[in-house]
Amino acid sequence: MTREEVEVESYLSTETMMKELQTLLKELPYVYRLINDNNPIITQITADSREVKAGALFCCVKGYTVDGHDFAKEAYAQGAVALLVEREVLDVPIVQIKVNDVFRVLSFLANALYSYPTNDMHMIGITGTNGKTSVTYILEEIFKQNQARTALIGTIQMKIGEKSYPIKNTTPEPSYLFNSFRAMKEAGVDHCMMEVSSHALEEGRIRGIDIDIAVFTNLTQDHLDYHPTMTDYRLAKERLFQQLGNRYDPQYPKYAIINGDDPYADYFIRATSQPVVTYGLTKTSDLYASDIKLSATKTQFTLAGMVSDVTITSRLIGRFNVYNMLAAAATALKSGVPMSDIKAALESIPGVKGRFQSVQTTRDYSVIVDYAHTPDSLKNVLETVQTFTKGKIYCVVGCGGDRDKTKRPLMAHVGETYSDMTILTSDNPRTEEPEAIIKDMEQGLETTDYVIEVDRKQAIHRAIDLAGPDDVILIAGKGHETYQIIGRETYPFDDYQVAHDYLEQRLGD
Ligand SMILES: CC(=O)N[C@H]1[C@@H](OP(=O)(O)OP(=O)(O)OC[C@H]2O[C@@H](n3ccc(=O)[nH]c3=O)[C@H](O)[C@@H]2O)O[C@H](CO)[C@@H](O)[C@@H]1O[C@H](C)C(=O)N[C@@H](C)C(=O)N[C@H](CCC(=O)O)C(=O)O
Ligand SMILES: Nc1ncnc2c1ncn2[C@@H]1O[C@H](COP(=O)(O)OP(=O)(O)OP(=O)(O)O)[C@@H](O)[C@H]1O
Ligand SMILES: N[C@H](CCC[C@H](N)C(=O)O)C(=O)O
Ligand SMILES: [Mg+2]
Repeated sequence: MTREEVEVESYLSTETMMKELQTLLKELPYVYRLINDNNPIITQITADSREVKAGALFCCVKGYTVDGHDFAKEAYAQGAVALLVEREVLDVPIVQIKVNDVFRVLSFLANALYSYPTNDMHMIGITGTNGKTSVTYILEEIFKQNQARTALIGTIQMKIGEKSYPIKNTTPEPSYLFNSFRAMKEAGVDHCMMEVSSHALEEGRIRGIDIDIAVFTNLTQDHLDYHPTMTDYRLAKERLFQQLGNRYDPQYPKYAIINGDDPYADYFIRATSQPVVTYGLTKTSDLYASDIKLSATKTQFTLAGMVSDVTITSRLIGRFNVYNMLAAAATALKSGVPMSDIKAALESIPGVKGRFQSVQTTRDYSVIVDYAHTPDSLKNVLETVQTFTKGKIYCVVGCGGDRDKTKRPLMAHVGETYSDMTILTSDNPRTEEPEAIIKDMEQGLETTDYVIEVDRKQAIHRAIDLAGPDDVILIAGKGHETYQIIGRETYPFDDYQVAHDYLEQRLGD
């Protein structure tokens, strides 16, 4: 089952929340009108009729594809005792709370039902085009080193302590989110790191979360299928920094941690009223890295600025990972973690699944699986590969269907510019024709010296066949994913496994 198709079977918290509707409404700072006035006990808040249990307040959300109001009857049949609506639903004889914006009120009520679970947790929200998942994992390692009880939410999974739960979106919708925060509190979690996608910010999925530290990694092109322009994309991301609020609390200050080297840094600095800490590769940033030494197996640099100089040797590869480590280190420092714990964690973290992950092989060339699925991340990763490759670089790359079309030629162009041979293939074509996606990619190519292999497995095999001593193969775009979506079907597929199995088979030859 895929991340996109995953059924999050039941909500994580099993504690029965019980609040009278009137109690919840008393806290609601929005204008509403009651239809079929009544005061049932609410035990669940959900916007998905398929999740409804007895005692639910079902929130009717107008989505991009369907209108939740059309599922109100189904929710009632399953035991919903109240509805949150934007228009009256006829023939459903339960109390209906009519408001102007269901989504906004839904996150407020979910927060109230679960007794504001994030107010006394250290909440870190990370946004940016690339690096969010990586930074959450680095932070998890640091806080664990500091004996904290951690949870993380993001692209790969929801993790509470050592337990892993499947996740549908990088940043889930509010009823699931607040229930999960409740589950975290039940598990004694005190530090939660969450990726905050621009979609989530645009759709208000994180409203009501008491974010303590907001982190900005970088902003480059992606998701222009969803956000009309780069400005809209940036403005969505800026909302995380506005959510830090205006009140300065000297005892528990909130912070914005910002990549000072990013061309958009000033926008994010101006978006917040809270103290800002910048990080980067020059002395102009509050925390900076110098003396960077990159290799295929380790990265070394000196952390300086707001701390006394300390040398870090990490297994996270590439200059972009220096940025990720800086973001995590600045966040941890402002969370009160001593430098000794930060150093220990940066030096012990083995890597993040599907991010610059080396396929274990005894061959004299190497295969790297990486989640680069934007022009900038592909460029960064290929530049990193260039720094240590003695032979040729083979880049296996495709682009996702039903996603930003304008990044396709750019990614192909990056492939041809920074590698010796680009093998264009399929990523998750979804409902688009795989060949048509590849045609879009070809528009960005200047030479004719490339290979097309629509079948991703064959493309990986082809790259391995072509590679010789000292060469490096980069398989980009799908990283940790264990599936491929073709049409509306999902098939098992794992870049790492495909490469590994073929290498094993060849070794056996
Ligand atoms: C474009 C987008 O953001 N879509 C999200 C949106 O879907 P939608 O508006 O189409 O929802 P819909 O299907 O019309 O349903 C409307 C309402 O009816 C309800 N419903 C629907 C069917 C039913 O039988 N019963 C029922 O009650 C739904 O639960 C929903 O509340 O609301 C859904 C429920 O919250 C999300 O799962 C869905 O994410 C889809 C799966 C998606 O692909 N989103 C991607 C683009 C996304 O959000 N990606 C970012 C990461 C991007 C990145 O940085 O890489 C992410 O945070 O994951
Ligand atoms: N700081 C960075 N700057 C540029 N590229 C990066 C950075 N960190 C990671 N990358 C590249 O981006 C890819 C995705 O990294 P990661 O999963 O951490 O990002 P993300 O922001 O969580 O992505 P998504 O939006 O898909 O959730 C990596 O595989 C790597 O190629
Ligand atoms: N969160 C991103 C992931 C893209 C990963 C890539 N493999 C693809 O399917 O396009 C998205 O949904 O746009
Ligand atoms: Mg991510």
